[in-house]
Amino acid sequence: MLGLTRKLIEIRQLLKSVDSGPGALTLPSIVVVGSQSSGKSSVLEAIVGQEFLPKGANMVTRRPIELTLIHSPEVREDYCEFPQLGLGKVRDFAQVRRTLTDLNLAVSDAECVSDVPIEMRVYSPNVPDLTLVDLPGYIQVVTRDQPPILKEKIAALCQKYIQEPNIILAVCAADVDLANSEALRASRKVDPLGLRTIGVVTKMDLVDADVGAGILENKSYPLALGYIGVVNSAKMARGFSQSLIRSEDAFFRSHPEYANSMVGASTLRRRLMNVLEEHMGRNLHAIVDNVQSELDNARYEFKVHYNDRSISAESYVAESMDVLKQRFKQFTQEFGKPQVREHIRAMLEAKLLKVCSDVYWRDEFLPMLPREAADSPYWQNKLDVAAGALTKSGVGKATVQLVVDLLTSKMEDITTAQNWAFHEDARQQVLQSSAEILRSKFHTTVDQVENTIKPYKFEVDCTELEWREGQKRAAALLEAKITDAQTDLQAIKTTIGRRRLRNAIKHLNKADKDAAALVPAASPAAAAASGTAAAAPAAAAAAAPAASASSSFSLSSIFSSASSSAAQLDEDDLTPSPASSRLLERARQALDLQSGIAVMQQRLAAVKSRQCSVAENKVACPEVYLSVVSEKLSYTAVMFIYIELLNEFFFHLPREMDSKLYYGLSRDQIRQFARQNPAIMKHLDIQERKATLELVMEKLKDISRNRK
Ligand SMILES: Nc1nc2c(ncn2[C@@H]2O[C@H](COP(=O)(O)OP(=O)(O)OP(=O)(O)O)[C@@H](O)[C@H]2O)c(=O)[nH]1
Repeated sequence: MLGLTRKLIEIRQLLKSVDSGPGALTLPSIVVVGSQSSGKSSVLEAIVGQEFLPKGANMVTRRPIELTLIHSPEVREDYCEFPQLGLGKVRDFAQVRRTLTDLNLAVSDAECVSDVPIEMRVYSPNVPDLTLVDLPGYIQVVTRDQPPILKEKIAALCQKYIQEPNIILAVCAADVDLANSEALRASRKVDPLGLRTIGVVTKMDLVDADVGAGILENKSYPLALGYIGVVNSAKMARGFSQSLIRSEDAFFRSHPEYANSMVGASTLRRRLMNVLEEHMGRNLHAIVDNVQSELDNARYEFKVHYNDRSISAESYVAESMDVLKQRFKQFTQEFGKPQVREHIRAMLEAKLLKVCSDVYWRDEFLPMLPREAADSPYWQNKLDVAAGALTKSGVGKATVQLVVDLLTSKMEDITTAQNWAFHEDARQQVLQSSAEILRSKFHTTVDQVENTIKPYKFEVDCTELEWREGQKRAAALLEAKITDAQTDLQAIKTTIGRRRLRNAIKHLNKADKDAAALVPAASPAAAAASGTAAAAPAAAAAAAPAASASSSFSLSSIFSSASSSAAQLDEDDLTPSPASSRLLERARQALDLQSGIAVMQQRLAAVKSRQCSVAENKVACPEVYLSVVSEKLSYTAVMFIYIELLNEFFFHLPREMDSKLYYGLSRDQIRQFARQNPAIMKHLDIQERKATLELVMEKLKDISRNRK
């Protein structure tokens, strides 16, 4: 039979990893119960042969300590492990005591005790194979600084542990009447005959030998497994283990009254081993039955839910990486030069429209442009200003930033694919790698783009074909912008109502006129003084009245969305109020849009005219010229962004992902990764549970075979 405990300890460790709930797969342990200061810790330490249990006045045992002793003849120096903490082998038992103290004191004074056990294993050539549970001591009398509930909580915790199939080690002090022993009282309720209760009487040195021998006779409170007397006084032995045993032996030898009693720590150890072994042997059938039924359940679940399909954490990680890489690859194929150019062109065209609006469309002399452009330094200068605004506006930085932003947001998108939402850490790692690559390439790419577009800052030549393409694009751009403005205008009309809008516009026009009457009209001389008229065309003064319609509008509405027009206006009148000021604001936007549309239609006609079909007339056709410039800029920018940034990014990122997230993960990390996905965790759990139970069953069958 010897060795059964050892084998069952192995099985216990296996079962711990699949435990399905309280008591379902419990193997017998020895639970140590006793009143406070009865000497529980001293008994346990005598069994282990090491001082390691927390001691102190402040009720230091607040959680059960599940102590597994593993007889290890090959071990030179005793050591301890805390499987829940992953501290590795702890050889310093003072450190073990500190760890246990910390773990116990982590339970707050308010909570008093916790039933979450501390797991601990001791490996030593001097320990027997045993599994013991140390519990907080029963409280006889609650002191003033202890909450009243504490007594019941401890009793309830002990009650849970003294149930079948555990063996109860009831520790009583020899100098306290057994009739007052809480431990015996509690154990008697669950084990009236004492078939699984061993009495341990401590402090035998504190009573006369005949009294002590009387207690051990097992008469007053008979237990089938009997009583064992021990002496664990620190006063008797300073050192531990052998010296303690020697002094304890000497004590009992010096009192012939104990000749026929079970006494001493060595006897206790042997007794515990035998009792546990026998008890486990008797319980083997029940254990086998329990494991078999759990195994049947696990097999059934595995069949029903997963059709017996096995998975592994490794394959899950590999699949997840493949999904990511696949999506990334698809993105690289879809994000070619034409697509990048589309984005950059859109950005530059938005800029182009803004430049046109700022430089040309607000100009009161704009209607003169087609006629006067040919030999006017004024319009020539404007074209240079407009082209410069486009080419000298940090195109390098803006375009590279645009592509970086696009890539960043695409990576956000890619990394939320399928199961990746479960793997936030890994996702962040991918995003970080991607950001790092982009950051490392950013400045060189910006410099490259800026360098290559430098010539365009001074001169842009174009072929006939390029001009005609520019003309088409400029017309399309204006048409789209006009449509947008018309949609916005329509939205305002719908929100406010045509009649109210008309009234409000009338009101505005009148207010404008009144305001104009108050301000003395700007004389051509004043305009000349301001410098603008210096280069203005000669016909400007004559054209002024005709141009005034367009000069008064602001194009801000065209470059801001009119979506806010959804704001409902509920006031009909125009007396000052927040509602009326909103109404006037919308009316002003409508006016601006109307004027803007008129100007853009005028320009659209010009762009489409015969005059604008040839590059020589570029001064008269700034929209076309700027479109040609912006196309050249975008073409050049894309070429270098592709070479310097995108190619590098597309090449390096998958490799980074592989090295960090695939080859770089330890077994534990792979397991952790897989278990972040609840569905996979469930699948793995049930699969592992089944495999472990099968292994346990094999081991149990082995034990049964050997016992026959
Ligand atoms: N004289 C004598 N003192 C003992 C003996 N065993 C324990 N003691 C002393 O009794 C006191 C309590 O012993 P512990 O082992 O801490 O008792 P405990 O039951 O673990 O106490 P709590 O953890 O407070 O519940 C300590 O001062 C020990 O030195 C013994 O056999 N003889």
